[in-house]
Amino acid sequence: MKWKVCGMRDLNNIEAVAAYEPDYMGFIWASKSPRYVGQDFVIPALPAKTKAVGVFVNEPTENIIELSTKAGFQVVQLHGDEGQDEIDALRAEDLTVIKAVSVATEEDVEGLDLEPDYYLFDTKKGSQVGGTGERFDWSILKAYELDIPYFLAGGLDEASIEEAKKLPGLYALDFNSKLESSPALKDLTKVKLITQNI
Ligand SMILES: O=C(O)c1ccccc1N[C@@H]1O[C@H](COP(=O)(O)O)[C@@H](O)[C@H]1O
Repeated sequence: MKWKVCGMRDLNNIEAVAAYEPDYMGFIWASKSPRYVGQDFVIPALPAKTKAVGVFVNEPTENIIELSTKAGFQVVQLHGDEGQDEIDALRAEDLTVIKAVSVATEEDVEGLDLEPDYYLFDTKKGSQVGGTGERFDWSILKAYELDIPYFLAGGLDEASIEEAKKLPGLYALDFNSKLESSPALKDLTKVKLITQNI
């Protein structure tokens, strides 16, 4: 099972988490997030196995493309109202695209017709986008039939792994706020527990 740690910022914490070699590490460029890295952030060297992910909410595509070179990420996670045109433009630049979908009911997953590289299913909570720290009803995904693999997100921690692994179509687990001692700082004891259970 692939796994991702998201919402990183502190350089010492990045280095310490990177030592566990997650498959993906996420950095948030959404100014309203408590995990926002800031416009000038440059991602430090990561293990060869770990892909850097830039996380955005309705950011203009040209800004994402420019940042991908300046900050150093190859994967983009889109949490806003982005559509197929944005996805195609990013993929044309050799970026891998993860499209987040906020989920509360079966209707949120039925009839998905975008073609990103991956979906990411996250918890729908009012107007909040990402980082809710809350699980949604995973039984909604038991009928998932699309060929597009997905990341599961929303309040995941080490205790979520066993149950999540049973879901069809699951590609990766995405850990964020439930690992934190404060915004953007991940607790290494929890990270280690993930590596032992993933
Ligand atoms: O974490 C944030 O602050 C955030 C802000 C804007 C977009 C995405 C964000 N985080 C992503 O949200 C999911 C779920 O996080 P959580 O486990 O519920 O805290 C995850 O994919 C993060 O990458």
